[in-house]
Parts: sequence; C-alpha cells; structure tokens
Amino acid sequence: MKLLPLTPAGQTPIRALTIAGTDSGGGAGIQADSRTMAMCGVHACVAVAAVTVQNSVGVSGFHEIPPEIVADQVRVVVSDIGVGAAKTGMLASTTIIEAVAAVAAEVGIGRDRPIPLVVDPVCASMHGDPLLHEEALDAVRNTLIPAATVVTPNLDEVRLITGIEVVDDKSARQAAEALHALGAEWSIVKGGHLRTSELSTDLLFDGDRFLEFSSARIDTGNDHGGGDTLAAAITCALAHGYSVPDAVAFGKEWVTKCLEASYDLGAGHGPVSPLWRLQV
Ligand SMILES: Nc1ncnc2c1ncn2[C@@H]1O[C@H](COP(=O)(O)OP(=O)(O)O)[C@@H](O)[C@H]1O
Ligand SMILES: Cc1ncc(COP(=O)(O)OP(=O)(O)O)c(N)n1
Repeated sequence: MKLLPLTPAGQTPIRALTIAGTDSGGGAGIQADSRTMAMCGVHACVAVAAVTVQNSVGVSGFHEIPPEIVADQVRVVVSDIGVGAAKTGMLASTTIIEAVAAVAAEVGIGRDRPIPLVVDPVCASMHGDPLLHEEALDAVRNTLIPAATVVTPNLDEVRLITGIEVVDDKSARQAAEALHALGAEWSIVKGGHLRTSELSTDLLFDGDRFLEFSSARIDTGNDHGGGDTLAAAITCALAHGYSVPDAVAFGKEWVTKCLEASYDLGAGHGPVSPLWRLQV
C-alpha cells in the first residue's frame, strides 16, 4: 500500500488529536489511535475523556473525566501544538459530548472549520459492554454528528443512532443518507459486521454520491480496535491534507493490513495490529 509521507528526522511531524477513552488492554481507544498515528508518522496528541477497565474479554467499568478537563486538554493542545485533524471516540456522556462540541467550535475543529473532525460514535465494545450512557444518544445525534466532517459508525451504532437495521446494500444506503441528514458532511457505514458477504465493504456518502471501499473478508476473531484504527488512519490522512474519499481509501487499506497482522492476546479477542510496519 502507499503510505503517508514521513517527516525527516529532527523535523516536526504532522500532528493529529484524538479525544477518546483509554483501553487498559491496549487494543482499542486512545491506545489504538496513538499506535496508528505513530505508525503513520503522525504525532498523536490525546485528550482523555474516560478511563476504561478493559481486557480482551470485556469492559468491567469506566471512569469519566470531568467535562471541563476534557475541553481544557483540547484547548491547550490546539493553541500551542496545533493539529491538522482531530478524531473523537468514546465520549461516555452527554456532558462530555457537549463540552467537546463547544470547545471544537471555539478552536476551529469540525465540519466547515479549518480542522477536520472524524467522529467515531462509540456506543459499546464488541462484547456488548456499554461505553456511552444510553441517554447520551440524543447528544450524539443532535450535537456531535452535526460537527462531523466524517462520521464512522459500525452497524450496531447505525441501528442505535438511526433505527435502521443494515442487512444489505439498500439498507446501508438508507443508513448513510440518514446519518448525512443528521448533519455530518460525509457519512460512512462500515460493513465489518455484515457477515453475509465475502467482502467487507464500507460505504461513503456526501449527500450526492455513494463511494464503496471493499476488501476481501479476513477470517479472524482478533478484530478488537478495528473501528478506532480505521478512523485514526482517516484522521492522519486528513491531517496531511487528503480529500475525504482519498483519506477513507487510505484508512481502509491501513485497517486491512492491521487485520491481516492481528494477533492472539488474552482469552478473548486480540487486537488489530498497526505494528505490521515493524514486523518481519
Ligand atoms: N473480517 C474483516 N475482514 C476485512 N475487513 C474487515 C473485517 N472486519 C472489519 N473490517 C473492516 O474494519 C473496519 C472496522 O469495521 P467494523 O468491524 O465494522 O467496525 P468496529 O470495529 O467499529 O465494530 C472497516 O473498514 C471494516 O470494513
Ligand atoms: C476505550 C474504548 N474505545 C473504543 C472501543 C471500541 O473500539 P472499536 O475499534 O470501535 O471496536 P471494538 O474493538 O469494540 O469492536 C473500546 N473497546 N474501548
């Protein structure tokens, strides 16, 4: 695959910001985002929104960071370090979502603003453990998604946010339209969970055209962190100034390489691995 341009040693690399939750198991959340950003040659800045107690078999609890501390992390990073793009992941609650949306508007992050924003509307882990309070879905719909340059839900998140059960191409297109109607500039409906196809296809929509990004379906149970990794890679490409379709094409190739390199870890689902770039 064609990689993003690297920065010569000693020169300041492109920066990107992730606003998300930590994963103590190291496979998803801020850990997945930071690893992908580093492996893409991008300096990762982080605003921690929640700390999860998590391993390969599930999430047994989480602690929310006070909303003003989340917002302050964003503010100090953007004003001093500067970032080319930002991403949100687990935001846990309505008050954190509102604080993130407000600070994003203040510092110029989001659709129609200088710094593009990838919104991964994380609601639950792959084991079904909640990562967002149910009452916060309204804030996801009405406050977070309207700030998105790109929104990247998986099929469970699509159902919770839009009420649409994606079972085929037609319902995937309806869901992409519904997400766009909520205010995202571009919507992606990820096909990783549509196991009826031999391909894993992500559908991208901008209110006018549908674009499809497909790969052969990889036979692995080690897919923890796949959604974060895709969204982080898209964020890196946007930070480099790629168009949204080119950034998604890059992200899809990147996550496919990471799925191919995924490994066993613990008793449950192992992680996708951006470490493929370092492996022999
Ligand atoms: N088995 C698979 N083979 C190939 N690509 C996959 C597979 N599972 C997921 N993907 C890809 O990984 C990314 C994450 O998708 P998905 O699993 O749907 O999201 P999430 O990790 O948020 O649940 C998407 O680009 C999707 O197409
Ligand atoms: C802290 C944290 N954030 C996000 C997730 C979910 O990760 P994601 O890549 O969307 O997908 P799964 O690995 O859960 O399928 C998480 N588990 N923890």
